[in-house]
Amino acid sequence: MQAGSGIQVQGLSHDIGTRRVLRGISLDLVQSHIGIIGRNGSGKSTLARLLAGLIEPCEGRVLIEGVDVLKDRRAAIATVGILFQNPEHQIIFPTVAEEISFGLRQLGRSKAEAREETVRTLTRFGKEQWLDASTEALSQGQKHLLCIMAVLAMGPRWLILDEPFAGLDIPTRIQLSRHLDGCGARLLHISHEPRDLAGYGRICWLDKGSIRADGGPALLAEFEAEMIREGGRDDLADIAG
Ligand SMILES: Nc1ncnc2c1ncn2[C@@H]1O[C@H](COP(=O)(O)OP(=O)(O)OP(=O)(O)O)[C@@H](O)[C@H]1O
Repeated sequence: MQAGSGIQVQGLSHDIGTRRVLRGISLDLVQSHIGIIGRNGSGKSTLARLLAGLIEPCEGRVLIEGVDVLKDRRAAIATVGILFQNPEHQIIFPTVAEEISFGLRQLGRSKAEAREETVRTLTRFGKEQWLDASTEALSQGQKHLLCIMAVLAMGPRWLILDEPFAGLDIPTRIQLSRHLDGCGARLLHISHEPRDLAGYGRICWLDKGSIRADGGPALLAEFEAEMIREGGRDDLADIAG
């Protein structure tokens, strides 16, 4: 692994209002499939946004392939893509072509180049008939696929996945996983669901804003056992933090 490759998280802390939601996170991530697991409210989505450079941390920084994701936005959008849990939060344009072209234009492609790359991307996924389709008319699973295509069209080396399969049925989940596994980007997948991270080589367990454990796939069973123990209690205080 060459210097400056992978994801370096250096002393990351973040407050929302007066509350510290992430504290002192440092990670050196170089595997091709990295899972961040944690229960509701542990800070996963906040971490995903910080990793993608969408919000500024109160302390620390994130480097991806040597790019400071906050300071060098142009390089960051060429290096890392993010997929959110809810495609409605990602899709902003009325047609599929506009949605996919937008990111390419942000990378500096001309209108014609962006259109060509959009067609190429749709063809790669067997969806060339979607070019001028209305984004509103797509089903939930189709909207997820559109978000995946829009992000992958930009050729990122890393993809950050913030629970992208929540609420999807099993066939859709399997189909989308296949697209992601074969996309060529390294995956950092954030989830509360151990089965989403099956086969991932590195697992980091986020608990109340800190890394509680960091290791291999065996951590998933440990996490699940702990979640079942916590579910056996009647106290829901942890849900609200
Ligand atoms: N806009 C906000 N205002 C106030 N508190 C917030 C806000 N966004 C997040 N929080 C709090 O920050 C903490 C971390 O939230 P975050 O969404 O990052 O957790 P999460 O692990 O992704 O949760 P979930 O699995 O439920 O989506 C939670 O306690 C949450 O209540």
